[in-house]
Amino acid sequence: MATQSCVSPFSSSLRSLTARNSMAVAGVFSYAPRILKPPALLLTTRGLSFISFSVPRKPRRKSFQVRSVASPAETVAGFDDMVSGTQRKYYMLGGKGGVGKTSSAASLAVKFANNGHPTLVVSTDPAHSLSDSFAQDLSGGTLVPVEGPDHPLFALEINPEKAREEFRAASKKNGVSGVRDFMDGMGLGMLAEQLGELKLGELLDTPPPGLDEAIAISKVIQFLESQEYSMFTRIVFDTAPTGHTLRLLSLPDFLDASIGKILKLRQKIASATSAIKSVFGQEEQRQDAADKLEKLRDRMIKVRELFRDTDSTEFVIVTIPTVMALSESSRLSASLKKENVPVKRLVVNQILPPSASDCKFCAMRRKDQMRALDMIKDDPELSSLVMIQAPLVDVEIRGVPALQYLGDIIWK
Ligand SMILES: Nc1ncnc2c1ncn2[C@@H]1O[C@H](COP(=O)(O)OP(=O)(O)OP(=O)(O)O)[C@@H](O)[C@H]1O
Repeated sequence: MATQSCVSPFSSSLRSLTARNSMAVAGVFSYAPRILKPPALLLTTRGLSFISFSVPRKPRRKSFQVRSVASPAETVAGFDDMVSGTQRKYYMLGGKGGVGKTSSAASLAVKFANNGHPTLVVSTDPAHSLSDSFAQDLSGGTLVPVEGPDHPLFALEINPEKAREEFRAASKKNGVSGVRDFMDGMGLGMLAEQLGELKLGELLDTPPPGLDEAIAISKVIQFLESQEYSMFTRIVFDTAPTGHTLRLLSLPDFLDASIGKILKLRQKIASATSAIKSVFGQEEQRQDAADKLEKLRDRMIKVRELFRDTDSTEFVIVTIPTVMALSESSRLSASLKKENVPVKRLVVNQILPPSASDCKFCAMRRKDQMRALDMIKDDPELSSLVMIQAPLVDVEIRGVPALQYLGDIIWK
């Protein structure tokens, strides 16, 4: 029967892996309890499996020290290159909707944590799926510890909708001072101080375009400065589908330009009215505000540089082997290069493994996929990237052990 002949090798290898490690199965089937007692009965996509479990849960380590991180001398082009060094590195995973960005980002974050890096995985996609992917509730817009990896792994789902609501509520309740409080919390307080005078309150009913990204970027600013985030040596971003990501990346430039304009405007006003202002003793205050604004601009420049810093940042494009997805990936790669964002790797996810059976559907799909994969070597954008091929596995990727399994396939 066709349904039986479509079985790929992955479920059996995942199951043999899980038979060796009970925790793996507990995560794949997210409704299973965290610690399964042997024997357990599991409902799989192809019926019931009877698996006995023997490996107890590993005790959680208390130390946050980076353990098995490769030294820079061992640097090579694969995962060793990504994991080496204890200086902070940022990985941004992006691509078309549904290709496996979240699964790839989450699996990379788990692998970093299991290799000794205190890791943070951040979702800037308004439609978060980190919680679904980890099978844990990670919502709330704050750092949430992820249960399972050997070393600390935290998740942060930035919720732009909620933040925008808070933004509106704050403005209605408290006017400009409320907005200032809100923006202070977002690390944008200095900007609010300046914009407050420009009647920002009136703009709040129609939030300015790019506010989502402003919120996401302000979190990045916090990463750079706040003590709370200083422990993380790897930060993985699960970004929103392509368009959003590009806006996010160009936002620091946009803000830099806007702040530059405000500063110039203020300077003009200040010089024209300095005589009057000095009479009222406000000149010093004004200068102080201008200094603060300069500082904010410097921060934005820092963020912009960070996104373009080949030593600390890499954008990984995730795609699937279809003509449509690869065409979009090619455009994304071109835009990123134009923005001078470092791109090295292309993950081609969900590749059908060769079918050992006579499943015609599988054979046709795979032939199509191979044709699409062939496009890559002739594509002026994609051909220069290191291609990582990841198979379509026949179980749903949910929970830390499943992500660990996927991570070991993708990130080698
Ligand atoms: N290699 C794979 N094998 C099997 N299933 C996969 C694989 N990669 C991803 N999936 C599944 O595909 C679905 C979509 O994956 P994921 O949520 O990671 O994509 P996404 O690009 O982040 O989607 P979105 O743009 O909607 O956020 C999920 O159900 C995930 O478990």
